[in-house]
Amino acid sequence: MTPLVLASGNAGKLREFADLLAPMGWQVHPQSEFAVPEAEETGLTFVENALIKARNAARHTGSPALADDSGIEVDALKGAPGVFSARYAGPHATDEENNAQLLRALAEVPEAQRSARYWCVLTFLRHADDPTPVIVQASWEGRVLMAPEGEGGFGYDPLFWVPERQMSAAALDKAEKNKISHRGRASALLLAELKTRFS
Ligand SMILES: O=P(O)(O)OP(=O)(O)OP(=O)(O)OC[C@H]1O[C@@H](n2cnc3c(O)ncnc32)[C@H](O)[C@@H]1O
Ligand SMILES: [Mg+2]
Repeated sequence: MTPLVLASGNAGKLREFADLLAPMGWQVHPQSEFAVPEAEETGLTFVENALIKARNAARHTGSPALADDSGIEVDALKGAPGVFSARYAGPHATDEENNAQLLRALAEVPEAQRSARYWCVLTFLRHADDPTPVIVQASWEGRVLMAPEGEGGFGYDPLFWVPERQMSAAALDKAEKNKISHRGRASALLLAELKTRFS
């Protein structure tokens, strides 16, 4: 069976994909197993960065690759941090530092104006020079909390209020998050598209 390389170094994403991609029936391997060097995310859009990451992994392994570029878009910050979500507090920022930075940026913003959404773009390349990649995207609406809540998830989840469940994304159990999240919905679109195109 051809292995599929998952072009991500984010442990939280990799945990979620282990469940989300199970129905695909492929052997999925994180790029760390092949010592793929990290790609420089120079794009100004999630789509560009996801393509850069998938292409980099496919090039280094000779296998099909899947990448996820994602982030949080906050209306009161004119869409920031957006594609810079992982680097909001600096080039090697931790989740905690990024969360603290987001709370500082929104310090004067009242609850009603803290609307935000996660975005997830997934790109699948059969090989590094694939001219027709599969590209899907999905979002997840919510609001930025005033303080962190919940122990699960990763990244901005402790600050992301999920109105449809009345709790933070970090308080959701992982199956529930995968059902309704940006990554969960993008993965469902990806699986459907892969089925249409390649089976
Ligand atoms: O590029 P890779 O290696 O996949 O790992 P990364 O962490 O750098 O990933 P991105 O460049 O796509 O940046 C995504 C940012 O958005 C955050 N993010 C994305 N999806 C999230 C989710 O489901 N929950 C919480 N934060 C999320 C995440 O913590 C990062 O700060
Ligand atoms: Mg990244």
